[in-house]
Amino acid sequence: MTHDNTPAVPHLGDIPDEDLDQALDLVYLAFHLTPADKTHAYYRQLLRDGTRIGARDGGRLAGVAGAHRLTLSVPGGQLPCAALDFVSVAPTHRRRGVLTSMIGELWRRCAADGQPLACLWASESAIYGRYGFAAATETCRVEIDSSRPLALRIAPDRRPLRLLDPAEAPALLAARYDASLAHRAGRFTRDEAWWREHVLDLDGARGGADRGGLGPVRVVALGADGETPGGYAVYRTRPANDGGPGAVAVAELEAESAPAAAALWSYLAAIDLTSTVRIGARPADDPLLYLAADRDQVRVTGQGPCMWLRLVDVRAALCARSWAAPAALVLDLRDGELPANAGRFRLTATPAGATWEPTAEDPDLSLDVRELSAVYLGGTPLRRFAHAGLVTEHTPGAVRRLDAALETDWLPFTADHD
Ligand SMILES: CC(=O)SCCNC(=O)CCNC(=O)[C@H](O)C(C)(C)COP(=O)(O)OP(=O)(O)OC[C@H]1O[C@@H](n2cnc3c(N)ncnc32)[C@H](O)[C@@H]1OP(=O)(O)O
Repeated sequence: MTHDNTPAVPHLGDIPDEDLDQALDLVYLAFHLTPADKTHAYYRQLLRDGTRIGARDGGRLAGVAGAHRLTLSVPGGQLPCAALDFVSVAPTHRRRGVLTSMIGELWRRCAADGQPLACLWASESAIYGRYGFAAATETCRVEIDSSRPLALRIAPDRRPLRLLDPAEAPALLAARYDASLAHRAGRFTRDEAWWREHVLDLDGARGGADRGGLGPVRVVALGADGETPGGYAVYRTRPANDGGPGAVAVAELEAESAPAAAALWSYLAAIDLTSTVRIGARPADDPLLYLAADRDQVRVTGQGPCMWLRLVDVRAALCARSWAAPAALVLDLRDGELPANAGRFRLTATPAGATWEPTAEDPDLSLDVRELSAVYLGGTPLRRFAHAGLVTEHTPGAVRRLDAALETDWLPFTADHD
């Protein structure tokens, strides 16, 4: 440990309403932010509505952590999840264990609130692994060269496309988004406020219209008025200027089928006076990448970790997900943070469900909760960690059997990040 001689700040507690502005001042200090009034109001509401943890030194806040109370799709179901956010420690108090003590408090709150999972988006990848978090979903940045017609290998859905009033979009799009939760793990359920503020940024509190010279949010849906859209896209456009060509920036696209997706991508790539379509976050198995007749026209311009996940209550998490194949294995699990998770357990998984019981039997596999968190949603297979020397296979074939049980048809993915 490289902490100062000064003792750690031990006074952990709630952040009452009257200290929300002080807490956010600390967040702005730590993140070097100067938000507009409406953005401050948006953050204030987000912090107020979730779990709020403060670390005090002599009455003043020296550390802040918030956690949104969300519901995350997992393979075959949904689970409550604490989405950690606003994590900030005063520059005068850094590296004294303030974050570590706030994370300890988060585990207590998760247990009290019945949240078997915690997740976050990491500002720096080096921070959260020590607490058992691991990157559980990957995201790709994709760019379509739309200076020429988008060439696709399948025929698009021929139903009509219509532009929606963004204010009415949440009610019309929710059913299509909700349907995606059943096959894509790693997605959050959304209420009306989340749609309005977080996805559509209707009040501009997240800086939507001002970001990179982009115009107002647009929503296009596939299918006739009165029917659940076969798909939709949320996007903004930017006119050509000295800085570059006209562009379409896609925030989200959901489709019920490959032809529905093809219709929406073709629409976005054909918007006049633009010659590029940029998509900030797509899953690595996005059908678009396979639909393109010319992969030079649809390029992955970046790829990296997206959501970090932590199994807080391993038993509850494992027993809530579905399993693609039967597996009966003894796992020796390390968890330096949450001892209730640690030890030898027999995992008995079948497509009908799973049990996780303590055992004295010899283990088939030894691993850390960090690796179990990484593979839980069906993203990275466990064998990658075994190849890296992070999982020990005592029984030949045990990694392959667990991978077969964890597998999902679709990679986990979420676009709900800042
Ligand atoms: C989900 C989110 O909100 S992500 C946002 C995280 N916040 C930020 O990036 C804002 C700016 N940074 C900060 O506020 C602080 O530096 C924090 C929150 C990252 C760390 O808070 P601290 O109280 O200094 O962390 P703490 O002292 O508990 O450190 C615990 C361990 O993490 C390590 N650590 C902390 N920050 C970092 C970092 N940025 N990179 C690498 N290691 C780090 C420490 O060295 C320490 O390791 P050790 O136990 O082996 O000595």
